[in-house]
Amino acid sequence: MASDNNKLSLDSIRDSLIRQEDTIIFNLIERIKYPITPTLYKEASSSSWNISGSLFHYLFQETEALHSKVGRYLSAEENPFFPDKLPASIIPPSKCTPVLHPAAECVNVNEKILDVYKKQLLPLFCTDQADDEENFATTASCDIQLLQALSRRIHYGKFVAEVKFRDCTDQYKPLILAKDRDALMKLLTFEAVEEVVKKRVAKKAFVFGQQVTLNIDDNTKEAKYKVDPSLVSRLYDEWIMPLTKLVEVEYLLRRLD
Ligand SMILES: C=C(O[C@@H]1C=C(C(=O)O)C=C[C@H]1O)C(=O)O
Repeated sequence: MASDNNKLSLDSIRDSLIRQEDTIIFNLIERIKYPITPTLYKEASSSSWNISGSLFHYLFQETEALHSKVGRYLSAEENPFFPDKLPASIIPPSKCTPVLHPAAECVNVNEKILDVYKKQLLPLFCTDQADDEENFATTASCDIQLLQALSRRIHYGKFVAEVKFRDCTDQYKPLILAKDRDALMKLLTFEAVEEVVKKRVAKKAFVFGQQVTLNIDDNTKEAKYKVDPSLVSRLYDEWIMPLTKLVEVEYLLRRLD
C-alpha cells in the first residue's frame, strides 16, 4: 500500500480495514485468555527487577527497538509508540514514491491509544482482575500485538483521508484552508458504512469466538463465546472508528502544507 499509487482506491482501503478486523478480534481473544494482570503495568522500581518503568513498558520499548532495526517503521502503515527511542534501521528505505503527504509522519495518536487501552479497554474486556505471574511475558506480548494491530487500523485513517482528498479535492480544499475541523469530520463521515462495520465485527466475534466441537450433542449445550460480540461492536463504535476519524482530520489539516 505505502507505495502503490495505482491501486489506491477507497474500495481497496476498505478491504484492508475489513481484513484488519480479523487480526484485531483474534488478538483480542488471545489477550483476554489471561486476567488483567495489574502488576504488569505498575512501576517496577519497588520490585527486584532491574528496570525503570513497568515490565509491560520495558518489553514494548525493547520490542519496538528491535523491530525498528529491521525496518518496521520505514513503512507508512506502521507508527511507533515510542518514537523518541528508536534505533536506526539496518535496512535501507524503499525507493518507491510514497502514497502519503510527508506531513503524515507528524500524525501519531498512539499515546491516546495506549491510555484508552490501559484505562478503559482492559478493564472492560478482562473480567478476571487477578495477576497471572507465570504468564507476565506472554500476557505483555499479547498486549503488544493487540496494540500494534489497533494502531495500524487507526492510523490507516491517513490512507483513507488521502484517497478521499484525491477523490473530492474541491470539497476538501476550502475546509482545510479554513482549518474547519467540524466540517472536515462531517464530510469524511459515512454513517451507513460505520453501521455495517459495527454489525460485521459483532458477527465476526460471534463466529471466531465459538467453541468448535465434533460431537453433535455438544451443540445443544449452552453456547460459550470467547469474546462478547456486543463489546467488540462497542470497541469499534466508541474507540476505533472515532480515533480513525481523528487521524483522518489531523492528516487532512496538514495535507496542503
Ligand atoms: C474509514 C472510512 O471513514 C470513516 C471511518 C470509518 C471507520 O473507521 O471504519 C468508517 C466510515 C467513515 O465514517 C471510510 O469511509 O471507509
